[in-house]
Amino acid sequence: MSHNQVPQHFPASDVVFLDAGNGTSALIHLHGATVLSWKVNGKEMLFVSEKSVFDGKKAIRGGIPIVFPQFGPWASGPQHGFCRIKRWNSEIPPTKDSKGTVIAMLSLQDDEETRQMWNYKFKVVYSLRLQENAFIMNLTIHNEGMCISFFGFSTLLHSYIRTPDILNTSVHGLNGVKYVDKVNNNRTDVEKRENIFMDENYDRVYIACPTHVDVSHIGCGQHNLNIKTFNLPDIVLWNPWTEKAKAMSDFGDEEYKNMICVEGGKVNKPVTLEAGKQFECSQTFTVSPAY
Ligand SMILES: O=P(O)(O)OC[C@H]1O[C@H](O)[C@H](O)[C@@H](O)[C@@H]1O
Repeated sequence: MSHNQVPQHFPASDVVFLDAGNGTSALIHLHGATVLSWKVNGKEMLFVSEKSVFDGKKAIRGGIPIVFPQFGPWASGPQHGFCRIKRWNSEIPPTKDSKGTVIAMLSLQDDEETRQMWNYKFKVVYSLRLQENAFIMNLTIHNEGMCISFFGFSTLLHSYIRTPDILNTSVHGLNGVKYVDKVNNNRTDVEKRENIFMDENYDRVYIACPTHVDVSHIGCGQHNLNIKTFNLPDIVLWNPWTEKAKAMSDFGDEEYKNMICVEGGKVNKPVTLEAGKQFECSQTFTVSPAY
């Protein structure tokens, strides 16, 4: 497999493939409902590590894993919750509507294993819509409990964006936003840059962000990405850089140069959801030519 290419050789029963024609497609693995690939006119926009493990147990290293019901470490279960390591159901197979949008729906419900960690009845519905130059990911979390009146959770779409050169890719739209710097003792500060370039280990949670941010020179470097969020007010920027890359068994030592995580989430203030209610959030990716 050549560098940074998404492995395509999965059993058909393990993946959902959305094909909008003209080389525009999305590939989702049922393990974690992890989006593995989003191509626009044949150009890959997402990063998946060459060392990612596809054993149906470990979270996939790259693409767009779903974080739920916990962002970060957790006493009750694995880091970032269990959604990214459970097998999801394909609820509605990919279908093209009259406008050419390809739609698919996946879902995950509580089972004995999830209730051992987190004793609640829930259903998460993930609906995906693929268009010519846009990809819409919509998550709806249902509290299906009867007796216990509410549960609390955090959630996030842990998007690994592909870049040919991290030093030439920047995030725009977070100037003036407060952030927590996780690699500096959770120090808080306010972003003062129009364009955020990464040149070291980054792990920052930006709080209460604008609903649009842009990421420059993604894919092969010829596209910019606009991320529009709904009910995902926080954005995590992450790149492990050299030392942390070396410490991860499922990530190549040099791969930090080819990815940037821009993760829309609801993590700073967890959601409290009453029985019978639902919480909806989404992110929309749109690409345009880089200039
Ligand atoms: O290694 P993982 O569990 O997939 O987590 C990868 C990263 O996810 C987020 O970006 C967190 O903010 C980081 O602290 C974490 O290192």
